[in-house]
Amino acid sequence: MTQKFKIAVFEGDGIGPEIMAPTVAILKKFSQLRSDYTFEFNTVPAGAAHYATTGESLPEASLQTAKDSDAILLSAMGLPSVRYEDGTEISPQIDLRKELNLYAGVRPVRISRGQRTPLKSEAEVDFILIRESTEGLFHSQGSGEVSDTVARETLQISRETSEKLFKFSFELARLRQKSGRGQGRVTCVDKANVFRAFAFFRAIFDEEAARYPELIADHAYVDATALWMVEKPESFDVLVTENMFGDILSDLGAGLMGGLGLAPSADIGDTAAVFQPCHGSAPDIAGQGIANPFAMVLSAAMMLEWLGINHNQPTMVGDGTLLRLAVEAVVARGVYTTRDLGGSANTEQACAAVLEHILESL
Ligand SMILES: NC(=O)c1ccc[n+]([C@@H]2O[C@H](COP(=O)([O-])OP(=O)(O)OC[C@H]3O[C@@H](n4cnc5c(N)ncnc54)[C@H](O)[C@@H]3O)[C@@H](O)[C@H]2O)c1
Ligand SMILES: CC(C)[C@H](C(=O)O)[C@@H](O)C(=O)O
Ligand SMILES: [Mg+2]
Repeated sequence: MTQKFKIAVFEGDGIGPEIMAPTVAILKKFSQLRSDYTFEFNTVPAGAAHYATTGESLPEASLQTAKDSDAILLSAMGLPSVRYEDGTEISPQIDLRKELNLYAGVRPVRISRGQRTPLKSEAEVDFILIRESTEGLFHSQGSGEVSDTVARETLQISRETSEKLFKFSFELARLRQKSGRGQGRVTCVDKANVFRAFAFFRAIFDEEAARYPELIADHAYVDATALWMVEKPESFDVLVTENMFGDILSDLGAGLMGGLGLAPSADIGDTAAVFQPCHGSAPDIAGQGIANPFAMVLSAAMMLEWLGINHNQPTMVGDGTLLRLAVEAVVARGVYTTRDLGGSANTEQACAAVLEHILESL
């Protein structure tokens, strides 16, 4: 029987619509090829341009469609020129994370042979950074105190969210180990040498680790982790950290992979998930058709895997892997890559090459 999945689509701002259209086309192609599953895509408004014209960055109806969907695809939202009255940028992706309680921000860092990287070592890199995505230093976002003389934001680490976050991290490490891709190791990245909140974070991590005696659990300070991501990234398996630390380290991870155009992400909660690239709306190249679509396509591949695992659809899980491998193959060949990766293909040509590779490998 064919299972239908409802997907809410946030095309967003800047290059958002340019990378979303070919990604949805690839997913539609998959569903045409498969009898097991099909999609219903519902495109909804949100973002900076929408805010500029309506005063709403995430309309209630769009949020409701997201809540009623099986998964959410988001390209990029925000424009430096569009701000709330307090001077901060509109950020509906943060609202979605908080509204849907998407506590686990999964940001893979993979560098396969032949991929452009500033790293000197040729060792294969394959680790997952899990960024807590609902609290930490983002807790007081929108309500920080600012006076003429001092500004203050609050970092929050809660037991409930941390327990879920660490459980998710250990389960993921176990899954990776089973599939032969990981060492069965989770590293808690914190600043427990200075802040009591991080000592608390670490203590909850240790409690959760005790439930997984077959896995390795260790700790690292965030500053040293930044160093080791450059010096020995091949040593990591699953890293789990606070929201702001994860935001910064994931862009460092993107830099190691050859740029933001190859960095996908998934914000996952108990019942909902948003799949989006780590990059932003890239206003400097918007409208030219030259944006790299691969971070978006790789995020869609993560969506296929997540939906497949949660709905017992092995074909879908396999298709997620197929899609990721197709992108990796196109990147390794280096012919149909966009400018940021040193190629001369446009967005459409890059996606066409991925689709061609998939059809050849079926
Ligand atoms: N998840 C999101 O929606 C998200 C993430 C980060 C930033 N933003 C927002 O996006 C806007 C622009 O932010 P920014 O300039 O700091 O970051 P950005 O990620 O949009 O761009 C940084 C640099 O990377 C390049 N780049 C990014 N994505 C690319 C792609 N797919 N292909 C080729 N080049 C790409 C851009 O051209 C730019 O030079 C801001 O309003 C910011 O708040 C949104
Ligand atoms: C655009 C911004 C709100 C967002 C964040 O800070 O989480 C982005 O940087 C990300 O990494 O997804
Ligand atoms: Mg970021």
